[in-house]
Amino acid sequence: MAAQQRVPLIAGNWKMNKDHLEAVTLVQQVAWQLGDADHDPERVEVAVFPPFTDLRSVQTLVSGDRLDLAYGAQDLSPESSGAFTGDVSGQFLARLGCRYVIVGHSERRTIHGEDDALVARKVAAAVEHGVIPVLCVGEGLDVRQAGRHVEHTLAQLDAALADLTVEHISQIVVAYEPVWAIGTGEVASAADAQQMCAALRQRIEELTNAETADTVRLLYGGSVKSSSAPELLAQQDVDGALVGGASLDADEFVRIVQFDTAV
Ligand SMILES: O=C(CO)COP(=O)(O)O
Repeated sequence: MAAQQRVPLIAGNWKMNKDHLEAVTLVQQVAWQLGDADHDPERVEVAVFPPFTDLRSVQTLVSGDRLDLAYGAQDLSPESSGAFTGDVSGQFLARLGCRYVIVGHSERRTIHGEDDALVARKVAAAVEHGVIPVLCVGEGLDVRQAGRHVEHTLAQLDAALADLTVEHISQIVVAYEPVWAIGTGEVASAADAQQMCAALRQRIEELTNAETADTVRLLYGGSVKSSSAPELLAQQDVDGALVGGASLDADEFVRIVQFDTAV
């Protein structure tokens, strides 16, 4: 299957920004802009990842106004329910209509000490509850400078997918987010993004089969802007973007969604 047959996914990770009132405004602005741009959801899928406290408001808007907008959470518990103060179950996310959940973002790995084993349990929990994990992998600057970025990123992938069946792997999304490019304004080159996404797809093929590897969407994340999106997304193995800062501005986010119409 050629890359064009994988519907690209443009995903906005709001991180810890926008309270539930601000979320309503931003979702409406994104929806209006998509409408003005004659957005075709079969051409590009759009998803937003607000903080947990916004999800109910976003669900109400999306379902009430039948918006062509998917949404998801930024994290989940590896457990389904019980005495886990402060955690949020994938079951609850599924009930709120979350299609996706981000797992293993570098900010979780670094700030909250999440290791590969915990990330693997979270990926499995998401799949179990029918929420698609957007698994984040990627190297830090030291690893890239040492030339071990591919090896490092593939090891993160291996660990996260270790306990999944082929059928489960076929349902996930993987985001390559080099840590040195996140929030720094320093975007990876299109060639770097393509090299890593091709390596990730190759490894997924080794873990599953060619058909599954052709189906899985691979995103790039790290300082994506409307100016860099067209070239990044033109790469054969880059099937979308996980956008941080630029997703907080509806105009800029929708310009990224229109990456293939840019002149
Ligand atoms: O971490 C990111 C998305 O998950 C990328 O963030 P920025 O786009 O702000 O660099």
